[in-house]
Amino acid sequence: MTTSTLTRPTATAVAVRARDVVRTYGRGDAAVRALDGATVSIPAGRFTAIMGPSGSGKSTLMHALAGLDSVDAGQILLGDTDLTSLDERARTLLRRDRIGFVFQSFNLVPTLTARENIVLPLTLAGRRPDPERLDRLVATLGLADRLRHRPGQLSGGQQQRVAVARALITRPEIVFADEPTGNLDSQAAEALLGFLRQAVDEFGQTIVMVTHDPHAAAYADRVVFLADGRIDGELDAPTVPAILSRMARLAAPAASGAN
Ligand SMILES: Nc1ncnc2c1ncn2[C@@H]1O[C@H](COP(=O)(O)OP(=O)(O)OP(=O)(O)O)[C@@H](O)[C@H]1O
Repeated sequence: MTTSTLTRPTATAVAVRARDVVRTYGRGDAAVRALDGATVSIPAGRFTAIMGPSGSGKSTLMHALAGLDSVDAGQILLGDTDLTSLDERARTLLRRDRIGFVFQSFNLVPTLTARENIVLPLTLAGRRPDPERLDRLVATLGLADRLRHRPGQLSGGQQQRVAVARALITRPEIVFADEPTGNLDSQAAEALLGFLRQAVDEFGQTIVMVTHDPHAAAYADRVVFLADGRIDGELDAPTVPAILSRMARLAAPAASGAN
């Protein structure tokens, strides 16, 4: 037994699942079926990447799984909670209490210091940070000497690490990251992906990341591929060559024979 208070969920536990989810944008001739019967299970305590061609529905799926958007049909289950049965206000509370987010554009509050940004989700919920958790996150992310700085005084990589600390501070059931390395140079991107990996391995965090980048996806335990609004396969223990080969097949389905 370790002294850690964090227990790793069993491999079979599911953090969130989508069942036959349909999401259509627009109406009539202009209607786009962004999700067309998407069914997927995201395991708890693992790092899952979502990939697929542009327009395949990755962002729409992530927004649906995170309760950021409603769906037209199907079910989204976060643990035992059916998000599709909740109204907007209940979904907002659920996001605040149970979900963390990291966006490509960092989304930090420019007038607050790094520390204030990190603890903001707790402040908004009227809670105080657990000092041990805060110290550990700040040390792990290399932000100890940047806590009094405002976002404008930080590099892109540092800003995104603040955003990761903010996403993790509440011990959310699941963290959704939408192209988190999209605005970072390759060195800062590698560092950030290393921290996400560490959050899964050391904190038992569940992370779902949408990305276009096979190198980023290779940090995940599993890649889920989307094509035309449906799940088109999964890859465990992904490597860059294996991801590239799957993506090439998704991009040119008519040219590839079966298998
Ligand atoms: N608000 C919207 N109104 C109309 N159509 C939309 C809207 N959002 C997305 N779509 C359409 O739904 C489909 C799926 O979009 P989505 O953004 O989920 O794809 P994606 O895989 O994340 O794409 P990308 O990799 O280019 O970001 C696309 O055809 C897109 O044009």
